[in-house]
Amino acid sequence: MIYNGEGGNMTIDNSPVITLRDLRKKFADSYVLNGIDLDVHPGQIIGYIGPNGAGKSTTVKIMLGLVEGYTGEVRIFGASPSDGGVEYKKRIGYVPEVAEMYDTLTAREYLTFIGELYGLSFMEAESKAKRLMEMFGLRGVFNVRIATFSKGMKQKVLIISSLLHNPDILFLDEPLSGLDANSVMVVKEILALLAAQGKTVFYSSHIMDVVEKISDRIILLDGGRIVADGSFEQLKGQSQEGSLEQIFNQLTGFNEHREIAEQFVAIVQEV
Ligand SMILES: Nc1ncnc2c1ncn2[C@@H]1O[C@H](COP(=O)(O)OP(=O)(O)OP(=O)(O)O)[C@@H](O)[C@H]1O
Repeated sequence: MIYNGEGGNMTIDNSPVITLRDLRKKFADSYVLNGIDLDVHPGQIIGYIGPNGAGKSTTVKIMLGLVEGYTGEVRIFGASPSDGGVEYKKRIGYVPEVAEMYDTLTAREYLTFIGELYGLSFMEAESKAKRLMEMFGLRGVFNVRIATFSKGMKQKVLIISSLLHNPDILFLDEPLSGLDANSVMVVKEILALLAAQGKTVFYSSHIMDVVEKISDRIILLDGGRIVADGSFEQLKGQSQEGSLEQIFNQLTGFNEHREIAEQFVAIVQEV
């Protein structure tokens, strides 16, 4: 957001918050990312999808500075992860697919620890964490050890931890994993509200009907390349398929689900 001095109006600065140019990354001898070009603007909810092993997590981890040794250009708020600076990371929130949570801590201890890492004072982090836990129906377990939490409760703590510092970009990897239907509705609304305020959401998931509904831009990665990029309506227009699941099948050249299932079950029955 920038201040327009003369008129006194707030306007959204629409320059890209994420820029990738010819991004390539190889593990051992094979390229996992084969030249990714991308501009992401404030306020977009990007559905980042692709088959298992397509390179989605690798892209996100490069942007977070967690994976090095890539070629090409990566700019997050104009900064490059390879420069080693951490300032840009304060403006990022991340919900990983598999989280290393400190199970021995209580939710209160964990969230105040994460909040302080992001530069909040203990009091700010504690007050905010407590109220956000209440919003998710977790008031009674604020002082309980995370090790005793159900999968969905842990996921809610992770979502809160990614948002405590009010980030401008949110990277989410299967964020709804384990959440009940009511909580899913709440989180979908939260994402829409954040995007409406100019926050950018980079949403990676295999749940196609959710991606279809919440994303205003869908990026399909296959074999380390972007094979589709547009709104759901645009993708539908290009592929003449109905649902995002069908578009996904078509664009990744997959139509063997029945045969694979039959062969799988035949092997299971070999006794
Ligand atoms: N640290 C690593 N060392 C070696 N290979 C890796 C490493 N990390 C990822 N890979 C490989 O890179 C490829 C892409 O992995 P990545 O996790 O980015 O895929 P993904 O699209 O997120 O998949 P999924 O949908 O299954 O989560 C895979 O073949 C994986 O084995």
